[in-house]
Amino acid sequence: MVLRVDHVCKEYRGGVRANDDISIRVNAGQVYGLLGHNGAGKTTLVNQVAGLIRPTSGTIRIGDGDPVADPGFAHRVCSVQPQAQVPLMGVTPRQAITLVARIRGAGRAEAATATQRLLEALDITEWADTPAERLSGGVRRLAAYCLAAVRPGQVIVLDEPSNDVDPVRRRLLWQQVRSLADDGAAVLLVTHNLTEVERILDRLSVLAHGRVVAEGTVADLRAGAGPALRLDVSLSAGTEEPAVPAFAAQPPRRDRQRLVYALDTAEAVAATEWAARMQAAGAVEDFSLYPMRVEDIYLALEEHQPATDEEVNDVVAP
Ligand SMILES: Nc1ncnc2c1ncn2[C@@H]1O[C@H](COP(=O)(O)OP(=O)(O)OP(=O)(O)O)[C@@H](O)[C@H]1O
Repeated sequence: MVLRVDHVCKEYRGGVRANDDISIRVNAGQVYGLLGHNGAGKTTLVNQVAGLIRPTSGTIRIGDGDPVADPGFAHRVCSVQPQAQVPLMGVTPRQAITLVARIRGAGRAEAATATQRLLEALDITEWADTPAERLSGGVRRLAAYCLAAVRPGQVIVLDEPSNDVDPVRRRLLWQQVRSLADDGAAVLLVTHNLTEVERILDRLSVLAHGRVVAEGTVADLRAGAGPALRLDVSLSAGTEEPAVPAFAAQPPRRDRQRLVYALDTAEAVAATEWAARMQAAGAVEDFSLYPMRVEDIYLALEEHQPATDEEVNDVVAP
């Protein structure tokens, strides 16, 4: 076990309870996802792991070390890509990444090779020697990822590493994140890109209002989330929502003209035929049937959460 977080609470000055009794475990070789709404407490949690802020109560251990009592230890064993853009100034990505590799103990040739390998893997060699002030937001973000990944510690914290990154390079990024864990690191990944990261996660927690509201492998969360399939239907403009069809396990989730029905695998044919008939009649623009995704589980959990911290306080107040 590389990382153990036990009953961690963090209350900021002013009384905001950003983490409320959080316990998680992350092993070497795992990518552990932290999901949750804006303000759920994800960044607060990972910054405590990285020794950047102190918990109000609870314990954190990385191996046998204590990143709270000894932030210097945390800084040595954790590699962090912060949520905010890294203020790279006066250097090129290649210079900055090579320098970090050297500071972390790589020899000159090793640092140069590792830097080149990362730049190529993320397809950003074109900007490797461009002064950082002239980089686009996405390339800057990828360069910041390289700073964390070039000679990583045992624990790697990546706080929304894909913000501003284009879809093709996001795919490359997720492959790299997966290989960091495959090489033996424990990776804590904060992201809102649920569908994209689903395949690379070993376990995940969903946080809401500072608490863990779901935890496990993707398969665990799927098993606890009801019917296995989803039918996504886009209604044609002006079409009323149809009566709930017999194949649907419950009323659909609605997002403007888009309806998402939950259904059991046995209902797949009935659902597809219904949607095709609706499309032929002009009521439906397009539709797709797919296995339940982490995003569906997440949205279902969100629907059952109180909307605000005040409502949480109402719920937990005696
Ligand atoms: N330094 C601070 N002082 C006071 N409150 C803070 C501070 N930092 C964060 N908060 C509050 O703590 C709560 C959790 O914030 P945090 O940044 O950890 O959430 P998050 O899940 O990372 O959100 P996002 O997805 O928007 O980045 C929020 O209510 C936030 O406003």
